[in-house]
Amino acid sequence: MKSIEWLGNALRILDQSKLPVEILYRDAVSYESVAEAIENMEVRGAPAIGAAVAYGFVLGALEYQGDRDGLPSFMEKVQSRLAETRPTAVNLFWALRRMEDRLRECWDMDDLDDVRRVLTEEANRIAEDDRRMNRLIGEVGNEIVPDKANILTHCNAGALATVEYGTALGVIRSAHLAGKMIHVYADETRPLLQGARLTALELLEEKIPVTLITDNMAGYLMQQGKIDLVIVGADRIAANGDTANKIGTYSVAVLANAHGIPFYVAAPTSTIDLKVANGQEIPIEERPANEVRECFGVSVAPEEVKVFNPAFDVTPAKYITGIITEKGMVTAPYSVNLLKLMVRS
Ligand SMILES: CSC[C@H]1O[C@H](OP(=O)(O)O)[C@H](O)[C@@H]1O
Repeated sequence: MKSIEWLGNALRILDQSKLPVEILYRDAVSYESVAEAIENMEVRGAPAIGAAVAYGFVLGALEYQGDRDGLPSFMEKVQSRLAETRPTAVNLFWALRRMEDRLRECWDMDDLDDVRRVLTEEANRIAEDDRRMNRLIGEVGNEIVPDKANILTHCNAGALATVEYGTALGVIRSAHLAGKMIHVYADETRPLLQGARLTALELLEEKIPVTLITDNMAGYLMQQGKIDLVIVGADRIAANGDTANKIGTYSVAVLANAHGIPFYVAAPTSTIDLKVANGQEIPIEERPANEVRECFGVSVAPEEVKVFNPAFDVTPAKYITGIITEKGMVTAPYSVNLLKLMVRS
């Protein structure tokens, strides 16, 4: 299953908010439609969001009907709309910056179609870079996965969260393909159940042994000695290694640390944000209350109850054993080693 697919003049989106009950694709032909798909989490996952906004930017340029001089101000409107969709995943802003840089380099191009071609090529490169990075993350991460390992993962950092293959699930795929007899415990990941709905689906589809658990079972499994390592994805990694990821990741990290279990983050370098010194500076998205009060439209709480619904939390670097990237694995001291990694070609 692909999260998104570029059709040349539209972005085909697999509506993940309907999975696994319904496999529903829709073809977005406007930047507004892509923006809404991100806000509604039809497309979600940091790298997938990055690629989606890149193609949303291209759709904006395709929609533009004015003369060449008016394009820059129109594209500023497109950029602002896409940038306001979700605040935490840095890949969104990393991709937008690449598209804006490309647009600026087209300043001397008179033909709008030439500009559109250049922007499309850049969006395709962003998507291809993600495919390449995820495979490399899988290779690097496979080195730390023992044969017969029981791996806990949280949320969905799989093919559905990226353009292809996944990050945390990319490591799991690579270990499985290397013939290791691994087994995965997938946290269901309340409130939107990305683990139950998406991770379980991906792993079952590839016959990777998986057991679904509720989030509050992770500690018990660790206490019973059933977890050998934890691998999760990331939405933004600060310069000191503090990592924002799906809500509940911090709790898993603290529990893993308490039980002496290695805790790994798998992410492309497009998720590392050296401009953010530490986790306190990472914006945490708060989402609608009904995502907690309801489950697939069924009320699970009184409609008048007050709700707090942060979509992410931050795991301090001290709980992270290693950060697995396409350029290699980074360990503490992260402030030094992340900087070295980012300047490495
Ligand atoms: C490979 S990054 C996946 C990352 O994104 C998820 O968040 P969301 O489903 O809200 O987009 C979650 O934090 C995953 O770890």
